[in-house]
Amino acid sequence: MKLTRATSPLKGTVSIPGDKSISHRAVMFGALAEGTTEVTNFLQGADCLSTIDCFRRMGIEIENTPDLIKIHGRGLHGLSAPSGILDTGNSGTTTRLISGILSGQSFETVLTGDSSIQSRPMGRIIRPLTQMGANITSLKGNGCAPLLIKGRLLKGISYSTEVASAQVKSCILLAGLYADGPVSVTEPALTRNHTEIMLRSFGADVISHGRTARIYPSPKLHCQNICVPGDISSAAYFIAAGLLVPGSEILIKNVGINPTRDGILRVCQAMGADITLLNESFDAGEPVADLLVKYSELHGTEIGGDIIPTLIDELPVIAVLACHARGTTVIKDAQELKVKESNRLDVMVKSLSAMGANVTAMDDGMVIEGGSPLHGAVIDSVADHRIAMTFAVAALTASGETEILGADCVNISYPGFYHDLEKLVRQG
Ligand SMILES: O=C(O)C1=C[C@@H](OP(=O)(O)O)[C@@H](O)[C@H](O)C1
Ligand SMILES: C=C(OP(=O)(O)O)C(=O)O
Repeated sequence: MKLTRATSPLKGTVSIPGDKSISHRAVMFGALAEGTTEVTNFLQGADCLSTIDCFRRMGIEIENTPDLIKIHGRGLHGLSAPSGILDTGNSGTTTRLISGILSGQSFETVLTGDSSIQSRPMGRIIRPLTQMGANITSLKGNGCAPLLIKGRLLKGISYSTEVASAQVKSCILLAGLYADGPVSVTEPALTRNHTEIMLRSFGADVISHGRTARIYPSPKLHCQNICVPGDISSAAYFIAAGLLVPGSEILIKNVGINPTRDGILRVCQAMGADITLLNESFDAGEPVADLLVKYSELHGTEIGGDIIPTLIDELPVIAVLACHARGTTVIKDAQELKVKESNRLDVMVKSLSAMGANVTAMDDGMVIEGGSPLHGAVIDSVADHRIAMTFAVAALTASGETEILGADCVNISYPGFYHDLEKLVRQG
């Protein structure tokens, strides 16, 4: 994919596809509920399709049409043993959340994914699940997938997670559906709470108190109708493009603004961005709004601490904002970026530097001196969707031509991304 600098302002309206985290959970909880769960604005990205595929292979009938997904749930004990290995593709969320569910089944499963998944840390779920009495092993002994999970009745625990990870929290809470007593998870910083919100709407007994979530054993979950809010992590690319391309004004419709996900809005505001929230409402128990984004002159900021989990997937594109901001931006406490689809810290420092940015790597983040003009370069996406979309935005702000290698990986979370971006560029 080759892109060049935007020569006119970005204008128009874009509707954001469904939230990836919420789409995964809708399929999983729908499969474990009694009755048929109907989902609209489901994200048809490859990661969520991996989740559908895994549950189909465990006997769940799922009708997938462009406008509506119907999940014919079979109850908490209705899954059947898959005939072969479950393939979670490129999806960390599928791998970690499903492991919690599989730990409580009456059958055994082998679970694996692509080469990126096979190098992502699973010790963080193996440890708490083992404490709950689960039998879960990394087949290569390296703490990564493939995982062998022999399901059984689990024990209630109170667990403090080492890393702030919604995937770890959700894995433990889902295993809690199959435990003989309450299960509590306390995190070092509050992470996205979609599992808690949605499980409650399905009838589970889940309470949240600060950084602790607790689930009590539930006899059953009840089917729901879910309208998935747009994904703020996908909206992030248009927020950045609108703020950076001079004269731009874009309306981003239907964006989930759950406070455990809206860190990018808070950081943009701290950088001097002109973003207005319109039409605030609720979908699936989650706050949503339209975002009116206008070109703004930004200044640097410091990003670290409790805000990090609320913008973890947006940090690559926030780094591009920082390149164009006046002054210094410091990103710290972001070591989790090293264990995503790629080592996003390394890749960002290397690729932004290749475009002329003034970036210094730190162990847990980076320091960016804004104001060095960006120029086009050949950027390897390293098959990481967030990297490909981040550099598509950077390309709009750089002189010359930028070529993104492996650009198709955007299909993981946003299949229509280039089309939607081009529409805004053309309307300018
Ligand atoms: O729970 C989820 O849906 C997710 C949690 C985050 O991962 P971690 O929990 O590993 O931080 C995030 O990066 C991922 O895109 C989706
Ligand atoms: C990290 C991500 O997803 P996952 O962990 O589900 O692969 C992401 O979408 O940026």
